[in-house]
Amino acid sequence: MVKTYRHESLLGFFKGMSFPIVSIAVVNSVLFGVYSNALLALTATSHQERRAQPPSYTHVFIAGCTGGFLQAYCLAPFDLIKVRLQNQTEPRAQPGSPPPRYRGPVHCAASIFQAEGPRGLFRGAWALTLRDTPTLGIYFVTYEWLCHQSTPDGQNPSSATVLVAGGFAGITSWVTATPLDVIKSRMQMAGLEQRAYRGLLDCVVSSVRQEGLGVFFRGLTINSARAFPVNAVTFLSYEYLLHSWG
Ligand SMILES: C[N+](C)(C)CCCC[C@H](N)C(=O)O
Repeated sequence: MVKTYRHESLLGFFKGMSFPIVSIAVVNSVLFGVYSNALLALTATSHQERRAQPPSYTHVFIAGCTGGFLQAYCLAPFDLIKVRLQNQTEPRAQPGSPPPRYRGPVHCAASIFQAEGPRGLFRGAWALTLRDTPTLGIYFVTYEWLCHQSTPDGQNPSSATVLVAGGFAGITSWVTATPLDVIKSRMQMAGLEQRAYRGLLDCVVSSVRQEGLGVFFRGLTINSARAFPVNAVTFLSYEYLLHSWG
């Protein structure tokens, strides 16, 4: 944090922020929409009936994985641009200095498109899908399990329960997702940096060779600290919207 602040000022902390803000609504609707509908198809119970007849954790897991798989494709290009902009660490351009490689999210998307075609925008998408499919299954199972543990049978979980269960679901999911998150980000940066990977496995092997197994836990603490409030609020909004519109 200190280094980022010294080098790039407060603005450095907001790099790559505009695209995630635009895309989070789309990505979360796909995730939660596919999850709810998959659960509906698997259990044939609506959200309201589900408190009396809770779905099995296997069904919750499958529905979560399905949602995770499909949202990964919507997320991939936005995530790529976020990672590219966040890794552009030079301070804001001074008048007269050469412009940065990417002047902003739209310029970044256009440059990748021009240089590599539409497929370029999906660089690292495989690693992202592998990261998100099982870990979003874990995400919903953790949430449902924690709600079930602290709510009397047949009742709706309280807002406090939803917040805590959502927060821990986010942390569990990020803890399990971090190894592939590291690999995904490296593959998204390849093509820009000099190192080229022959594929996902090559990226895993060369990262471990150079930096040891610890490489899989890069950013774990900051990811978890961020995950608690973000996912507490996500689940509270989800439950609230389902009750008021459902
Ligand atoms: C699966 N993975 C851990 C990557 C994400 C799970 C939580 C998703 C949430 N939008 C967030 O940004 O925290």
